[in-house]
Amino acid sequence: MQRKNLVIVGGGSTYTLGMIMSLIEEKEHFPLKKITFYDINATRQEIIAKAAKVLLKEHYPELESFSYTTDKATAFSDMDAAFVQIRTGGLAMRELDEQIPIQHGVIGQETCGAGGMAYGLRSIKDMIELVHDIRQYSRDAWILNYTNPAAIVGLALKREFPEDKRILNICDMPIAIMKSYADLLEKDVWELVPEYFGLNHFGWFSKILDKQGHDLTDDIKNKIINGDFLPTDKEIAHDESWIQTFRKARQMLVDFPEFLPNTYLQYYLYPDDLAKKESPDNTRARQVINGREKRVHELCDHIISQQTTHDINIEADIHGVYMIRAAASLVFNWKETFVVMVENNGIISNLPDDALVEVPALLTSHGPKAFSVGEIPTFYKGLIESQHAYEKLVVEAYYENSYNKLLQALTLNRTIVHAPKAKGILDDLIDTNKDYWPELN
Ligand SMILES: NC(=O)c1ccc[n+]([C@@H]2O[C@H](COP(=O)([O-])OP(=O)(O)OC[C@H]3O[C@@H](n4cnc5c(N)ncnc54)[C@H](O)[C@@H]3O)[C@@H](O)[C@H]2O)c1
Ligand SMILES: O=P(O)(O)OC[C@H]1O[C@H](O[C@H]2[C@H](O)[C@@H](O)[C@@H](O)O[C@@H]2CO)[C@H](O)[C@@H](O)[C@@H]1O
Ligand SMILES: [Mn+2]
Repeated sequence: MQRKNLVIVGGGSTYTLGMIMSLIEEKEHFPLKKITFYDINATRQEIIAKAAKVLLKEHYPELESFSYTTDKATAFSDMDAAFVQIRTGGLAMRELDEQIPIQHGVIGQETCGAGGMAYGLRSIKDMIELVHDIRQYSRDAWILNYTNPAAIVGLALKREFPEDKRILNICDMPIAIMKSYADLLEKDVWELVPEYFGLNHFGWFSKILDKQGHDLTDDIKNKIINGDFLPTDKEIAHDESWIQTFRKARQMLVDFPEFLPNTYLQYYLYPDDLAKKESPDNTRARQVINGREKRVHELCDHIISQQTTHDINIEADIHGVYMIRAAASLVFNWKETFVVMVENNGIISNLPDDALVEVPALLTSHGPKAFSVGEIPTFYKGLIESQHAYEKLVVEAYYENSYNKLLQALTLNRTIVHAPKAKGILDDLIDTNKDYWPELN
C-alpha cells in the first residue's frame, strides 16, 4: 500500500496523543510517510508534539517525517488527508458556553442547546478559513472534520464549499455507543453493522446486525433494559459523567422503545431533569480541564522527561481508530460502512433535502455513498425537523449577521423553548463572545 501524508489540525488537542497511539496501532491499515501537526497555539502544540516525537521514533520508525508548525504553507502542502479538531476559544470559552445557560435555568452543553449555538458561531469562521487554506496547498486532500458542533460546522461548510466533495464531517459517538453494544454481546465492534438515522448528536439506531445479517437489535435492547448500560471505550469507561450519560439510555429506551438512542438525546428528551443537575461550579469543561487535559499533559511531560515510552501502554482508542479507518476507506477506496454526515437529498425521504443527516455510508474514493433510509415515523421526523431548523437558522444568522435568527434558533431549541429565556441567554452570550462572533444587527 502506498504511504500517505497526514496533517492534524489542532495539534495541541487533548485527542492528539491518543490519535498518535491509534495511528501506530493502525499503521497497516493507514500507512503513513509524513505526519505534520498544525496549531495556532505553538506552546500548547509543542507539549503534545515533543511527546509524539518520542512515541513515533520508537513505534513508527518507518515514518519519513514528523514535524509541527504554525505555518500554513508548511502544514498543508502535499497532504493526502487532514484531520481537523480545533476548538475556537479553547476550553475557557467552553466553560462560559456551559455556565451561561445554567444561570438561566437551562442546559449548558458543549454541542447541544445554547452552548452549542455559541460554540457553532465561533467555529464556523475559523473552519471556513482553514478549509480555504488547506485547499490552497492541497487541492485533493481528504478533509475529515470533527470540530464541534459538527452539525452546525458541517452545514456551514456545505454552504461555503458546495462543490467540494472531499470534506467529510464525522463524529465518534455512534461508534462509541456501538462499542458498548459489542461489549454487551461479547462481540468485536467491527463485526457490527449499524442502521442509523438522524442528525449529528441527534439520532437513533434502528437496527444492529452482524456481518452475517443476524439481527441483534432485540438482544441489545433487552440487555439495556434488564442490565446496566455503560461506556466501555478506555477513554470514557471510568468517567463519572459518561457513566451517568450511558445509563440514561435505559430510560430513553423504556419511554421510546422503537429505536436505540444516541446518548446526546438525553438533553432534548429530559431537558428539565438534566438542567437541574448542572452547576456552574462543576461544568463539563472544568471536569475536562482537571481530567483529560491534565492527564494528557502529565503523560506528555513524563514521556518528554524520560525520552522513552517503554514504561507506558500504547493503546488505540475508539475515537482514533474510527477516524483513521474512515480516512483509509476514502483514501484507499475500501468501501467500508461508517456512520457519517451527508446532505440528505432524499436519503431520509420525508426530511428536507438540505438537512445534514447522519447515516451509514460506504466510504469510497469518490466520497460517501449513503444507504437509503426511507420514511421515518412522525415522532422522529418532528424532532429532527425542528432541530434541523435550529441548525439552519444558526448558519443563516452567521452569514446574515442576524440577531433575530439566533433568537428564533434558541426559541426552537428543545433545551430552551421559552422566548424571553432565549433572549436573556442570547444577550449574555453576545457579551461573552464579542471577540469571536460576527457583529449582529
Ligand atoms: N465530532 C466528534 O465526535 C468529536 C470527538 C472528539 C473531539 N471533538 C472535537 O475536537 C476538537 C478538539 O477538542 P479538545 O477537547 O481536544 O480541544 P483542545 O482545546 O484541547 O484542542 C483544540 C486545539 O485546537 C487549537 N486551535 C484553536 N483554533 C485553531 C485554529 N483556528 N487553527 C488551528 N488550531 C486551532 C487550539 O490551540 C488547541 O490546541 C473540539 O472541537 C471537539 O469538540 C469532536
Ligand atoms: O465532554 P467531553 O469533552 O469528554 O466529550 C465531548 C465529546 O463527546 C463525544 O466524544 C467522546 C467519544 O464518543 C468517545 O469515544 C471518547 O473518545 O470520548 C469522547 C469524549 O471524551 C462526542 O462525540 C464529541 O463530539 C464530543 O466533543
Ligand atoms: Mn460527536
